[in-house]
Amino acid sequence: MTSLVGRSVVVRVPATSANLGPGFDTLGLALSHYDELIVTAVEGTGVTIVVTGVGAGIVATDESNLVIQAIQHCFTHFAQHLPALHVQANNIIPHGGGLGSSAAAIVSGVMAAKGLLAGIVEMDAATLLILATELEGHPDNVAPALLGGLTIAWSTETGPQAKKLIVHRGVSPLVCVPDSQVSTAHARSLQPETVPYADAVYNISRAALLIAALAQSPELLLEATGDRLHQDYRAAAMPQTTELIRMLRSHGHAAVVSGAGPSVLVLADDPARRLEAMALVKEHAAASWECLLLAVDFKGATVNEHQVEVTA
Ligand SMILES: Nc1ncnc2c1ncn2[C@@H]1O[C@H](COP(=O)(O)OP(=O)(O)OP(=O)(O)O)[C@@H](O)[C@H]1O
Ligand SMILES: N[C@@H](CCO)C(=O)O
Repeated sequence: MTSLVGRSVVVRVPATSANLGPGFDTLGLALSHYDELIVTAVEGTGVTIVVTGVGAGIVATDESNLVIQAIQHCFTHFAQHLPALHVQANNIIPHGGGLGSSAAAIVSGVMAAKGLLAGIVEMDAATLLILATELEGHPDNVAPALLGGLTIAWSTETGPQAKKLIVHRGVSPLVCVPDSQVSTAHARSLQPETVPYADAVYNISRAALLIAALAQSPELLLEATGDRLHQDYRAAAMPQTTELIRMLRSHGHAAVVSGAGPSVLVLADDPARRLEAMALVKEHAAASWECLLLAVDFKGATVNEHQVEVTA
């Protein structure tokens, strides 16, 4: 068996915003805001994890860490022995904020496994999506985190699939992050078992229109981001988010809950309109919001060999 000791990889994974209004559990967008991870196979046993930035002192630093679980999941899938690991995680994606932090952690682990096992096991794009979705539960964040751009994800009997699309260059995302969290598990518990037929039809029409708006007609974004399948059911868990979206939409801005919230995503149709939206947030919103002017990430997650520094 090939020893992995000494192999070291650096992984970069974008934040993602899922749902985009009508595309519940289906649409996702990769954003230029990245967690970075260095994973090194070392002598000995177990894992050591150093976290800086978001989650430092909070997330687990043993085998129960989500990144480690994802690496272990891949090694188990390919019947490979997991070596002792040293992990350095530098995080900026907020946790429980609706920007795909759990998907980023899982994709970080899956990409690290791909890099560590290079030349031993080849992990293609379809396999990466399957392994990551098995841990995340739904593919709408892991697909754009892996592929970049705008993704349409769907599930089949053989597993998740995704189609990547290029976004019109006028589309200018603004993300407003509050100083609060909503766990995805809690948000999902607020969803009803069934929805009215008319609401399903409403979302189908808006989701279809949203693909056209994001790819070629950004002027349709306000109309195309309407939703009746999830945001209202979850509103009580994030009243400030609901209020900010109502205010921005009343001024003509395509604002939606980012993922399971509580962050707000504004899909402006050009950079000037995005600044108008940010000014409204600063001037009128009751709560304090961190405003992130982001680009669409077109590359998705990357993994590269990490050159370990040798000291004399
Ligand atoms: N980099 C990380 N390292 C370890 N654990 C993480 C990391 N990022 C997220 N997590 C775990 O995932 C949890 C957040 O996941 P959750 O699905 O609730 O929200 P989210 O992914 O930030 O938002 P959304 O799914 O709505 O986009 C954190 O509380 C933490 O337990
Ligand atoms: N589609 C998911 C995204 C958050 O993980 C949800 O809204 O629950």
